[in-house]
Amino acid sequence: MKHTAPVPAQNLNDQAQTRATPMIAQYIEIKAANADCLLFYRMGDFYELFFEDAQTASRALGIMLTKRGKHLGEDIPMCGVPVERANDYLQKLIALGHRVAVCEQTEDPAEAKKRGAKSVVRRDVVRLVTPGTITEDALLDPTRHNAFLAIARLRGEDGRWRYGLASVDISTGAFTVCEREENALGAEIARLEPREIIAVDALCRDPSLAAIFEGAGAPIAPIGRDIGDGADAARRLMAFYAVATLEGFGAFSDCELAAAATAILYVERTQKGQRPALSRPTSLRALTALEIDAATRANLELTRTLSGAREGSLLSVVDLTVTPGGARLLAERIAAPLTDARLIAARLDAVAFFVEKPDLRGALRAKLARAPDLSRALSRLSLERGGPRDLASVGVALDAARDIAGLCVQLDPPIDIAAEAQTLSQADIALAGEIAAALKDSVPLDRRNGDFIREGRDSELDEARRLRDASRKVIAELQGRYAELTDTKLRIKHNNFLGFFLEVSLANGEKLLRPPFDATFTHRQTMADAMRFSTRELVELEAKIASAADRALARELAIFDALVADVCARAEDLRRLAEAFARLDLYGALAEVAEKRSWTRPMIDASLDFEIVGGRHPVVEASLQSQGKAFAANDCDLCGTEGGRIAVVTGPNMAGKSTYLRQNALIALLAQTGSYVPAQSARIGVIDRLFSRVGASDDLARGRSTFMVEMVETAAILNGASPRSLVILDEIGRGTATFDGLSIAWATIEHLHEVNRSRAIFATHFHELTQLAKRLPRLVNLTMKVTDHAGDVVFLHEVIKGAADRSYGVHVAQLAGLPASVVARAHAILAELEAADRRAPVETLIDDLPLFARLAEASAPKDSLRDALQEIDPDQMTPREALAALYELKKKV
Ligand SMILES: Nc1ncnc2c1ncn2[C@@H]1O[C@H](COP(=O)(O)OP(=O)(O)OP(=O)(O)O)[C@@H](O)[C@H]1O
Repeated sequence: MKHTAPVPAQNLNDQAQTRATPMIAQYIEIKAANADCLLFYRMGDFYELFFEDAQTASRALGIMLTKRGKHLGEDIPMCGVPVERANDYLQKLIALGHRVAVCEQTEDPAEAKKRGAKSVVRRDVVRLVTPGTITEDALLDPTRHNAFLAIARLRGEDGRWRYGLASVDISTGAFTVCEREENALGAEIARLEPREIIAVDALCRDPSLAAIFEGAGAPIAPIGRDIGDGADAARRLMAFYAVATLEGFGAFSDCELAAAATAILYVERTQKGQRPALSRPTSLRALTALEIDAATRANLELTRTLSGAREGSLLSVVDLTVTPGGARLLAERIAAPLTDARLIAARLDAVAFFVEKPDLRGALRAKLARAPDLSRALSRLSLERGGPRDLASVGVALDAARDIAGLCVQLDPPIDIAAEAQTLSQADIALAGEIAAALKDSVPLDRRNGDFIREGRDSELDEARRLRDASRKVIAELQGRYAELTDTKLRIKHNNFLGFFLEVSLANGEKLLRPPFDATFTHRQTMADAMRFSTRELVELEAKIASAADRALARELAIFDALVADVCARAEDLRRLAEAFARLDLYGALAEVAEKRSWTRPMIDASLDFEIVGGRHPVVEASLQSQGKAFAANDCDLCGTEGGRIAVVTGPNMAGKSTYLRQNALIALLAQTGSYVPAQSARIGVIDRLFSRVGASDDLARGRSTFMVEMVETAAILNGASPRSLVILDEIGRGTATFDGLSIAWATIEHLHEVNRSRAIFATHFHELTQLAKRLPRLVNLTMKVTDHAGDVVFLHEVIKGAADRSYGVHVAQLAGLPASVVARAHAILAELEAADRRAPVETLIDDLPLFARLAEASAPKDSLRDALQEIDPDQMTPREALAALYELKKKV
């Protein structure tokens, strides 16, 4: 959790008015109101930071710390960043988890002067820049959503806490809400990957949630007060959307409403009166997603590898999208695969359409690749942060929409694609025309300096520009005239301080100071090697140019604002276009992957089957392919009656067990995302939860050892998996003593088989576990094929039925370069241990141990006290006997 250290503002505040300079007093007051942010205080062309903020920022940004004046007898530390480059610095600070309050001058310094020589220019915070609320392209990753998450908590009727989660991406306008119980909170936060979490103080500080918040890896921003009751929350939403009722928004639970209102509060607080074009909140209840807990999500490296990189994740292999919106949608869908077979089939139909029509797909992708990031441009425009390029983007997108709609309807598309085409065909071409007629072909990013409106669009603008340019020409002519007149070398230059001026050498300057030239030329400045003069003509021209330029800029901005208002009035329609682009891009990209990597369409049904033929690991295969190596495809059949099968995979180290486990989980996940899968064929009964326990890593930050992490994750699986779940377990129990580990692994398999009945794959080095197949009917033993030719071991990566006879661990150790003496010694010890094992094999255990079910009954706690009480018949006892019985009972306790 990162909080910006506050300036000692509170204690300074009282004395501020009397002792501080007026400017520092103003600073302290504004800082006190934004204590949890670094304050960027605008002074001319710089944002300055003072006191502790200056120290923090100079360290974080590597910029020089200086000082400015004194406060209470101490130097005031200061550092500054130029306004022009503020975005670069903001990016760094945001990435470090800081929040920044941007404080601008809200009046002209000349106005302030009118109030008195010592009065300070009015300033106000116009925006809080925080990790979860940024909108600038320079600060954003185009392929990732950038959402903040507001969490609210209410007690349900059953007395249990319910959590409302509202995820808002201001940069695209996406707004979703959902409700979860505490045990699903971590998984949901992991799915949403927020850049910032917002909640009331009490929730942020709740120790029972500390681990969840820490696991989220996003800074937490506490908001001081509660959002109020349901009516308050509803009122806040209605006010934001300017509606009189929420009826049209769909049904929300109280929790969802509270979370949504908290999110709106945060938007208002950070955007300071600017209203982003947020879509209406949608509840995710209707769309049930495959549950994947945070550990599984991380272990399977869905959107990021365990080390945090995108490269090497499932997403990096699947993502062939050509638009940022498509890339964001793909990441979102991979993070939340569906559980409704019909919806999955509809998505697959759309992908199939583009698989079957490669020409259309190519044409579509070429057009999409040129379409701009409409949602982000739109959001900046709605926040008055947009520039001419954002406006141009809207025009280009509108044109592209019609084109793409035309492409799609040609060839009898499936329902989903037809719907997208219908949306796109309604693009407002008139608006596109207006934008194209107004903007130059090439426009600047920023509107500040003008020069983006086409000539001929506005006569007043053209006139002002003509005047400005004509005066500039006159100045160029003046230079020649003055040079001739004085017979000296001179140049006309411009700066903000003097405006236009003449510059001559010192010697020539002396000449101009004397008659007759001093009547025309007024001395302004003497430099080390030059003198500067102005003339009446220059001053007049300066004023003319400035006023013409001002007028031109004002006209340009007025035209821009009018167009932006038109765009914002159509924000809803434009957002729908952006979403249609993203979905079409997604389907096209998934079709591209399917063809490029020879993936097939999976069959998803309501059964509890799981049958993969020729499955491959998408990421390992891609990496082997790039090295010119082939991936060995493998089948996986977990279909069973009265529960799923458990495949126990044994085999040497490095033979491909982990790869096999993960590939089957990833195939299931891709299938339910609505993607083709890396297999010859795949038939999967919809999976409701995906559990995994793969790869062990310490979680020292949370005070858990490797083994503890492993056990916590295993406990979650055994307590939560159902026959609809898919469970992937890799080497349970390896982090402890052999017998403890074996016993835990053994009991875990029995529990999965008897109680959870899930489809499961279990990789292990405990070969003893293969004996369980004798007793558990739905357990199959699989092993990795190895050829051992004259001591030369070759891993074929092929999964076959059966059990491995040995681990080849010592062999792998040798490959890894352990000293020969250690390898030889290990061989000798291994031979001894194997001989001992043959004398007392674990197989005998299988016959001696009672069955799991009977064991469960037998292990119910005995209650001798209850038995003794049962035997007592008070009606038949004398008082003395009763007293004796009481003593007896007490003794038993
Ligand atoms: N089906 C396959 N086809 C080709 N190469 C494979 C295949 N499966 C795995 N490999 C290669 O073998 C390497 C080791 O695989 P993996 O990590 O799955 O082995 P493992 O049996 O789990 O090993 P350990 O028991 O040591 O954890 C992989 O990095 C990959 O390069």
